[in-house]
Amino acid sequence: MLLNDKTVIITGASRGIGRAAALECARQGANLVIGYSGSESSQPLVDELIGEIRSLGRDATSVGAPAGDPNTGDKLVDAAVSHFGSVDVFVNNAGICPFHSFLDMPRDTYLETVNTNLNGAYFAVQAAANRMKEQGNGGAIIAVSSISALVGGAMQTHYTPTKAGLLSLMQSCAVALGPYGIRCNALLPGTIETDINKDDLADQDKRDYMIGRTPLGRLGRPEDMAGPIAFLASDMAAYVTGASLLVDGGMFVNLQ
Ligand SMILES: NC(=O)C1=CN([C@@H]2O[C@H](COP(=O)(O)OP(=O)(O)OC[C@H]3O[C@@H](n4cnc5c(N)ncnc54)[C@H](OP(=O)(O)O)[C@@H]3O)[C@@H](O)[C@H]2O)C=CC1
Ligand SMILES: C[C@H](O)[C@@H]1OC(=O)[C@H](O)[C@@H]1O
Repeated sequence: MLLNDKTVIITGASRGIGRAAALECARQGANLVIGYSGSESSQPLVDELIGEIRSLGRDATSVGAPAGDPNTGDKLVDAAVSHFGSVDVFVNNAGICPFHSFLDMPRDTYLETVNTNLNGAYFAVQAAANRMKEQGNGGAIIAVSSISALVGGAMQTHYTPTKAGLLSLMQSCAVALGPYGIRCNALLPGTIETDINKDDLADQDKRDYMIGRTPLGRLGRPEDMAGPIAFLASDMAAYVTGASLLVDGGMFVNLQ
């Protein structure tokens, strides 16, 4: 097992990529702190996930708090320490992408996206890193960035800068935290079918276009991200830091 007895915090783990990553980390021997927004509608999903993790022989607890709140990182770290005694891995995954055109982008939509995806991540990464430094055993931090850190989208002008920001944050943190043995890497998913793009991909033409751009011939599944996240979290990646791992079925390199 890659993560035996490690404590892994994953934000945005009630659904989608975060949930699949949480289950894989549990299969690999980790105990989990499940971050989510705190919304009532997600509570049953979180309870069910904790049940699944326990049935795998591992333990989990949850923290429902807005990712954009600068105090949320401290709450996640406190939960990890009080339940499991340490923080070994922090996966910053929570994110939103409310598709909208640029010229009439509502200020609130822009600000909420940047706060949720990037500003909160900064303080959460800082909280996890301080705890890891205090423990003195190193650690692994992974930010779920995106292929969208590298390319644009007309309906994602508020979103793509947050993903480029997360990639850059991991690069700078790799430099800042390397001396403490804390590795920092970015995962760049392609298009993965989850709730975040349910409406967008309901448009059959858009869906066919995205599949057509993907050499492997299908959209990604949350489970496709779980192995790469567990790998970056584990000692298999002991010399990997400041890296970005693009997991997109080949979409990015498919120019013509
Ligand atoms: N799907 C894709 O194609 C891609 C996704 N990504 C990135 O992957 C990450 C996960 O996305 P994905 O799994 O697709 O999306 P989902 O919509 O399936 O899951 C989003 C998760 O983030 C949580 N979340 C949303 N808003 C907040 C908030 N304000 N505070 C705390 N938690 C919040 C949700 O919790 P709750 O249930 O409480 O709302 C949920 O757990 C995102 O950062 C996204 O940008 C990157 C590239 C491609
Ligand atoms: C939400 C989108 O479908 C998804 O988000 C990303 O980061 C990818 O680039 C996809 O566009």
